[in-house]
Amino acid sequence: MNRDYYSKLGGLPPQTELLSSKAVFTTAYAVIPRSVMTDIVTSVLPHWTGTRAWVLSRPLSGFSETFSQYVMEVQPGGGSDRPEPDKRAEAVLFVVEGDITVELDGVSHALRSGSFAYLPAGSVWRLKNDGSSAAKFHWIRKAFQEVDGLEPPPAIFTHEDEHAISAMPDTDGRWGTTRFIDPADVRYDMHVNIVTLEPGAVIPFMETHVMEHGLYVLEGKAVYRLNQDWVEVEAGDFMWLRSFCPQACYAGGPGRFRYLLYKDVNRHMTLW
Ligand SMILES: NC(=O)N[C@H](N)C(=O)O
Repeated sequence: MNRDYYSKLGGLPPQTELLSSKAVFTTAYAVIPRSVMTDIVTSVLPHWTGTRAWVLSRPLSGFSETFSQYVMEVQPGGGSDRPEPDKRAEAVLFVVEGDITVELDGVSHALRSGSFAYLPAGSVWRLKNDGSSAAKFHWIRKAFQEVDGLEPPPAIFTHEDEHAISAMPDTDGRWGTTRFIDPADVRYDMHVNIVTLEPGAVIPFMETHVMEHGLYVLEGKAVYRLNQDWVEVEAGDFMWLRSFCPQACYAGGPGRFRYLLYKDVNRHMTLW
């Protein structure tokens, strides 16, 4: 195996080099930097064609983690007629590159970079890349927690351009959140938002809460506080935060720092 072979696979370093990497896995959080999302760590999934996936998070311990998150890369002509094998799984899709078509209950929806889709558990959907270049999207899956007396939540198809950024209180708009799902709508048990910090803005206290997070950096760079550590992150990096992992950050500039944020919401805690 020579260097060209590895560079085709996505750039494993030659044996004469030792890469220092910021990948971290702890009991409270994990950091998967974009530099380690190479071709050799992809998965292929049943009933998907022309597609590979980077699995960024999954339930590990069997009781406390709520979600899995994949980056899906679909080549032109690729996709799936049977994307989701688990009827309990609801999904959020968020497109970061290229165009895809999602068909839900016989209706086609064109999604482009910045498009968001919420697909209720048990829905019948298909996905195709009809374009001429590869498409990339996040696929965040969670087992929906039904509530007696509540209607199941409807599907949502929207785009980030259709939502204003809501400023967090007392921040002069320097820290804001784009919400695709109304936080007061308790039918939904997961949110995927975009958090935006202007250059130099901060999350000024150690947020510590039961909601778990998947956090994918869309733009810019920052120093993120995770439990007792400060970690430098930039566009393309992923962080997984377990429930109660203390968190804060400084946005480094020169541009905005933006990330896609998963959180589980609006449900009682299971009592053992
Ligand atoms: N780390 C974060 O951005 N957390 C959010 N403020 C949140 O939990 O909504």
